[in-house]
Amino acid sequence: MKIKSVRARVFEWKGKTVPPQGNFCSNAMDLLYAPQETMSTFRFHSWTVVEIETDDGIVGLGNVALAPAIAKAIIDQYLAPLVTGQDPWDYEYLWQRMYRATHAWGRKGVTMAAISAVDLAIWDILGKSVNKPVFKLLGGRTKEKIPCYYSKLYRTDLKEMQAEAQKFLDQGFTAFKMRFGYGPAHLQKGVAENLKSVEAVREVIGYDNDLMLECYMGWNLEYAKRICPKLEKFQPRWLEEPVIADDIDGYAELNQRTGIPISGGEHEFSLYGFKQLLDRKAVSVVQYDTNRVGGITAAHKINALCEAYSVPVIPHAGQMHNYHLTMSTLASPMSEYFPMHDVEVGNELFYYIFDGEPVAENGFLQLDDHKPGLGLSLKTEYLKDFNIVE
Ligand SMILES: O=C(O)[C@H](O)[C@H](O)[C@@H](O)CO
Ligand SMILES: [Mg+2]
Repeated sequence: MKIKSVRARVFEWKGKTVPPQGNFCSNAMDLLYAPQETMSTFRFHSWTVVEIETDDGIVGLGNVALAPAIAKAIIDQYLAPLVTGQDPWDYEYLWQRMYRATHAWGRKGVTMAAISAVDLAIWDILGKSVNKPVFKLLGGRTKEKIPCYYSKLYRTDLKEMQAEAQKFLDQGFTAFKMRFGYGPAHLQKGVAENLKSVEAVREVIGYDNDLMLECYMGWNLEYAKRICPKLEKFQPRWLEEPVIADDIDGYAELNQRTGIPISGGEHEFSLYGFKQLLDRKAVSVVQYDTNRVGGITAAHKINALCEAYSVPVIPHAGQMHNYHLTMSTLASPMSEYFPMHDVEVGNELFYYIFDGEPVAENGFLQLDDHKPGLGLSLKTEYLKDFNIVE
C-alpha cells in the first residue's frame, strides 16, 4: 500500500458564534495591557482537515486546530512531499522524516500540530486497512467504557455557572472542570472573584465529585503561590496551566510546593517535551493533545513514559484522536469532554466538522470495537456554515 495524495483544507466557521462575555477565561494575554478581548487569540474558529488517500482507495482523516492556515501551508509545502509514495505502515519512519526534515524551525507549536494531522490520517488508514479501530492497534480495550469529565464552566455570572454545573450533574457527570476569570492584573478583587466562583460550583456539585480548575496560562508564579493556599480547602483534583508553558521551573515549584496537583501539557510537544516535564516533576497530570503533540505515533510513546513515571495522562479536549489513546492504556484514567454546543471558544467546532464522536452517557464514553480507524467521517450538515479553503 502506498500514499497517493495528501489534501489539506481549512474549514473556516462563518456560522453563529457566542461572543465571550467579560472575564470568561483567564489567559496568557491578561498580563498585558492589551485593550482588546484577551481571549481572542485563543478562540478556534477554523480547523484544518487532512485527507490522505492510498493507491488502493483508502482515505485517512486527520485534523489540526492550532494556526490551521499555517498548518495547511506546512503540510502542503513540506510534509506532503515527504510522505507521498511511501507505505503508511512505515509510520515511525514517516514520522521521523517529518520531524527531522522540519527540525530547524519545527519541534514545537504549529509544525508539530501539522505533523500530528498527517500522522492521525496515517493511523486512520492503518485501522481501516485491517478493519480495526485505532485503539486496537495501540493496546486494545483497557476499559469497559471511558470515564469523562464535563469541561466548560467558563467564568460567567455565578448563578449561570451554578445552573450549568447542576445541568451536567443531573446528566450523571461526577467530575467538572471550570475556568477562572481573573489573574494578577485584577489584583485582590480578582482573587476574591476567583474564590467566589470555585465556592459557587462546589456548592452545587458538593465534595463527592471531582472539581478541576483551569487557569489557561493566565497567572504567574507569584500569584499562583499566593492564591493556592486559599484554594486548597476546595480540594481541587488539579490546577491546570497556572503559568505559561515555558515556565517549567514555575510548574515544578507549584507542583512540589503547594498542596494542589498541577496539570499541563496541551501546549507542550513531542516525547522530549514531556520527558522534560516528567523529569522535573513539573506536572502531576499530563494533558497533551494528540492533534498537537505529534499525533498518535508521539502520543503512544508519551503514554508509555507516563506509565513509567506513574503520572496519569488525561489528554486535552475530547475528540476521537484522544479517546483512542485513553482507551488503549491504563495510564489514562479518563477523558476530557466538551458537549456539543453553540460555537464559543471553538473546541466544540469539531462536532460541526466530523461525525462519529461519542456522546457522554452518565459521565462515560464508549468506543466501538468494530468501527475501523479513528471512526470519523466528514459531516455535511453544517457545510453551509463553513468557508472551505483548498
Ligand atoms: O483544557 C482545556 O480544555 C483548554 O485549556 C481549553 O481548550 C481552553 O479553551 C481553555 O478553556
Ligand atoms: Mg486546559
